[in-house]
Amino acid sequence: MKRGYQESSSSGSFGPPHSKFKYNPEGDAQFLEDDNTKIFAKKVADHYSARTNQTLEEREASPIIHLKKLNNWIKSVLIQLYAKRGDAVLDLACGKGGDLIKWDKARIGYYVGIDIADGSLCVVLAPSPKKCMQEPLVICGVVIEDCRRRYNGDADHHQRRKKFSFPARLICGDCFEVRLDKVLAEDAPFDVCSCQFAMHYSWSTEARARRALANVSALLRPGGIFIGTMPDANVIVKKLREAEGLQFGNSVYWIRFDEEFENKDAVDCPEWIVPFHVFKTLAEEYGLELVFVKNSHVFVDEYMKKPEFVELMRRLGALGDGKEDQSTLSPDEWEVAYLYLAFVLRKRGQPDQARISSKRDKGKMNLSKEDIIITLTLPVQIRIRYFLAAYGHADHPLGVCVLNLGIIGD
Ligand SMILES: C[S@@+](CC[C@H](N)C(=O)[O-])C[C@H]1O[C@@H](n2cnc3c(N)ncnc32)[C@H](O)[C@@H]1O
Repeated sequence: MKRGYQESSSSGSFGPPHSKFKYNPEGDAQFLEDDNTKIFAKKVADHYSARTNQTLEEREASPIIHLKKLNNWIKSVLIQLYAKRGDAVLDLACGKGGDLIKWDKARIGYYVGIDIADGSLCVVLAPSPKKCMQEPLVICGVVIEDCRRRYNGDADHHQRRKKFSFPARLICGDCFEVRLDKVLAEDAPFDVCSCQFAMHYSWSTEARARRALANVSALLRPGGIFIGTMPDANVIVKKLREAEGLQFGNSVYWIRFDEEFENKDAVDCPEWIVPFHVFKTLAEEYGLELVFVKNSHVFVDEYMKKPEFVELMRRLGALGDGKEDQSTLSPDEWEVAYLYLAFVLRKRGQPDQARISSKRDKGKMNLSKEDIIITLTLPVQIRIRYFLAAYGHADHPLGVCVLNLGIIGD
């Protein structure tokens, strides 16, 4: 499945495939293993890295500004419902740190953010030293670097703000591939894990989906909460069935299915999306029990019955400010909201009251570029060493190597 938003600043259409499934005759969804997984993960990273920062004016002029505000409201509600003062938070696929303010408002005590797209890195890797000049694999981007600058309160495209009240760590890596329980052994356990608008990127293979859930489960304390948002497979498949061809959308989005989806009526219909019932069953295997799942429309309906969240909606402005600003989501934006769901899972077990939440001495109140931890998967590490050997740098510790390579990447 490919999808896109029509935004002047975006790099155009993009389409990292979501999960790929076949339904067997019993109607159970099964993963299809895909050799291109690494390429897809890189495409995702490249896509987010390539997106340019917007000024406040550009952001406000976006045709989906109200949708963005609505999504921020949904994330804020989830955070306000489940994060408590002093909590240690793990933000998987944290992006440019768009949720930092929300976590600050919840007065959390510690924050670890991880994202695959890293701007401090510009590494040229090659499949072999020989091929390094012909087939470079470039890992570069701006996402984590933006997050670092935002956390530090540096002037960014929005505004300079006061410092955040919690220490933080940032990690660049593929959180659906790397064993985070090893990387974060000294930071765990976390009280809350969040994965906003990104969990579906883990569903390209069963191994990655399992790694994602194993990471969440291993790092959450018993009773800890996992909150997230992702595309709603039920809605997308329903829309595909109603569509004339393999593509549907409106003035602000489109979704296109690949040719192999052509025979829509067949039981044997591969999907690039996450069937939630499979997600739920898999999560249970990792001791994560469903608290709720709600389509965004239902979510808005329910939480707009609570005065505190109505007030939050007014402040965020998704539906205007209720006074002079009467602007609100267009019907087309509201239709896009319908394509997403919000979920909450809880790690099985009783919280151990006596246990100190987590060791926060790893976090800092100001992060330098060198503080960003880079976690690379084994094949990439091997390729870096291979590359370095060819240039006589084999003895360097990996971190230094990566920085050196950054110069080559420039
Ligand atoms: C739609 S953005 C959401 C960012 C942020 N969670 C938010 O809600 O603003 C998706 C993010 O997922 C990140 N991402 C995708 N695949 C990832 C992976 N395998 N590991 C870590 N981050 C990933 C992208 O780099 C991007 O920043």
